[in-house]
Amino acid sequence: MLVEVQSVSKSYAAAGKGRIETLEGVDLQVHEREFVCLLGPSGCGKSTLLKLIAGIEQPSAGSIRFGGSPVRTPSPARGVIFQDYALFPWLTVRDNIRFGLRMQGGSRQQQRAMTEEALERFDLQGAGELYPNQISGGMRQRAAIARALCLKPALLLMDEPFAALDALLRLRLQEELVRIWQRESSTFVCVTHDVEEALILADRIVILTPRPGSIKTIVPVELPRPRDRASGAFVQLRERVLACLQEERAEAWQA
Ligand SMILES: Nc1ncnc2c1ncn2[C@@H]1O[C@H](COP(=O)(O)OP(=O)(O)OP(=O)(O)O)[C@@H](O)[C@H]1O
Repeated sequence: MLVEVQSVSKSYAAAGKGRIETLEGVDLQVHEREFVCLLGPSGCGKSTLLKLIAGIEQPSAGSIRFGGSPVRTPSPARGVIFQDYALFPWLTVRDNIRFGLRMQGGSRQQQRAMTEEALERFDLQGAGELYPNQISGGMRQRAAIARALCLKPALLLMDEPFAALDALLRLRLQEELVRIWQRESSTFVCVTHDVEEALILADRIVILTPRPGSIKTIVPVELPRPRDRASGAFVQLRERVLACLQEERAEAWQA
């Protein structure tokens, strides 16, 4: 087991309102080489759960283990990509990738070779000397993924990585992300609020309830990859996941 989230709750202090319960009693296990998507209504605590697994935040109750050890701080073994690309705007694409490698140590020659390899592997050869604002959104996101993955993290955590992209590019990058995950034999956990995106990407979709978020259900997606959005099985599963989310919304409105 790579990640074990046990009875995790998280609350935040809210000005004048005591505390906001964000997550309550979350139990989740992520297996090595799995692709898991966290899906749920806005504000249910998806990003919070991701930050807890990353070690950026600490749970108010419960525990999180990674590779058997408690998670207390961020670690290069757990890469994180947020939706705003996580690239330094003042560095070129090549220097952005090299920055992470420099933090990790190793000889200059090694760093240079790994940077060039990452540029090639992620189809960014022509973009090495360009700054993030000089390349397209899709390339920026590929560069962010390249930067995170060249550190060889055992786990890659992504928070709505394609939210800022147009619909067509989003579809292309979803498929590319699946190929990257297959090629890198890594473990990916991705937050999304897009049901189709979760169905294209995930081995399992973890559906959270509205705040305070807890796990409503986990839907295994046992469809062959690359997935066909028009297939009967895909459409059926999409209906099932949507129905589950709508049920949640109806309950939240009645409450
Ligand atoms: N650092 C913080 N301090 C106070 N409250 C916070 C903090 N981080 C998150 N929250 C609150 O916790 C709740 C859950 O936030 P979170 O961003 O985890 O949800 P989410 O499911 O990712 O939402 P979305 O889909 O809209 O991005 C929200 O009500 C948010 O205001």
